[in-house]
Amino acid sequence: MAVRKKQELELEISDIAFGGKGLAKVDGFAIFVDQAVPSDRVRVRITRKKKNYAEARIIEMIAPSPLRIDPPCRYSGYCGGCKWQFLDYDTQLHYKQRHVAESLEHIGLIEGVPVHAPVPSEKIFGYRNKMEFSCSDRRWLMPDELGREEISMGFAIGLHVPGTFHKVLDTEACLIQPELGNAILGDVREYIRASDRPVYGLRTHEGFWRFLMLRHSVAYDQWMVNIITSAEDRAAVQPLADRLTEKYPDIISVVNNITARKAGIAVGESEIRLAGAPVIRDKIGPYEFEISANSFFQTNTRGAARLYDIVKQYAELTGNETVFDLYCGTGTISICLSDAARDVIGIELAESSVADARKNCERNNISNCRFISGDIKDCLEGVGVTPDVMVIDPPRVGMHKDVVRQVLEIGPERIVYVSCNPATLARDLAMIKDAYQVLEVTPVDMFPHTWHIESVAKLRKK
Ligand SMILES: C[S@@+](CC[C@H](N)C(=O)[O-])C[C@H]1O[C@@H](n2cnc3c(N)ncnc32)[C@H](O)[C@@H]1O
Repeated sequence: MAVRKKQELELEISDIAFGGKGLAKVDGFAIFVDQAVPSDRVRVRITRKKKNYAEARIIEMIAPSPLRIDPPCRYSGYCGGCKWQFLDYDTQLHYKQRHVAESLEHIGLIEGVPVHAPVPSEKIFGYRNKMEFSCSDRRWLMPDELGREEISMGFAIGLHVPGTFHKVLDTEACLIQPELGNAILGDVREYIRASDRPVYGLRTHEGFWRFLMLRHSVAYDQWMVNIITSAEDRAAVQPLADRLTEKYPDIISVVNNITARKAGIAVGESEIRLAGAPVIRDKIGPYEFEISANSFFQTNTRGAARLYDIVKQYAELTGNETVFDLYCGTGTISICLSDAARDVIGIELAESSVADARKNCERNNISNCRFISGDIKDCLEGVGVTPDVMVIDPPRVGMHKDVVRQVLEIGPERIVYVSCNPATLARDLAMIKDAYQVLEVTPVDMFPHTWHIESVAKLRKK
């Protein structure tokens, strides 16, 4: 049967594909269905038709899968934050593990590698230490909000509808941040709505209030509030900072980032401190890290500790090794390995992260880590030291092929590859598998209710 765009079909979902979409086959032709799970019986409309596959969205749920649960969040299915809340957590982990294993087999053509059950997130709600809520002059209405006259369409502060830049829900509460974050969000909403300065229009690029970013320190249960505006106007933002710090003693930092850029990124070209400290501090294991509004820090603090424990275990350090930490960010892995290695050399592109890494070493009295700022493909060969172990934690796109070549030339005894993308993990391991045996892989779940999964692979030189 030929599948056409806009066609309506009744389907039985047989599997979950990469990206978290349900998969159904019609005479062998693949149809990816948004928000569907295996064993759902659904009526769908085809939204996109390509040569080898089509995409569809559900227009009627005929018989829901027994895998479905009632999601605790009212925005589930509409909010881009969590796409899998309607699957119970064990099922999410099952599909994440399978996805890593299948990527290795199908993309990397690497067979027989044990892929362990994922290390679960200690908390599956309230786990995110950083949230970004967008302001908008257009509110995206939930089905139960349609037609209610008391609801103003011209204001929203919240999370985006999946894959959109301009559709913002007026999110009352987000369950993946700690509870106090929702109280703060409520106060900020009330203040902005009553303010005489307009919210930012995501299409017009006019307006003042742009984003609210909240950061939480797990170790000290303290908060940073970062208000992002399109212009500097202290009189408009200071009363909000005063009100928040007076009401919530756990808010120890309020800053105002100012950005005139059109891009929807909550990073300012300048920053004003409105109340308290310019940073918050958090801990991973015994180490303390200073986090400013724009620093990179893993968003699931407890998950990061588990991830780094596995990195340390796979590195098999005895105290005599030189370790390279490639793509080291703010040096968190280097620092967590520092007590078990002779020395650690981190390489990172973002200069501000390297500066943070150096400060974090000082803060923790660590003297055996050093950091090089630059593009790894340009500076790896020039380090002039041969490492015993390389930890490689690249961004989603994986390693540049010049980096792969240099890693093979340097040839450390052991490699620990940390990845947030099973597809590029498999591709990169395939490029080094003639020289390195992949011994085992442990997925670590840092992002419950999403299909994202981190993995740590242990490799030994053949
Ligand atoms: C997944 S993060 C790793 C962060 C760190 N290992 C951690 O656990 O916090 C990837 C890092 O690679 C850096 N990066 C991206 N491309 C790079 C390149 N070509 N050379 C060096 N660093 C790069 C990014 O700035 C980012 O900090």
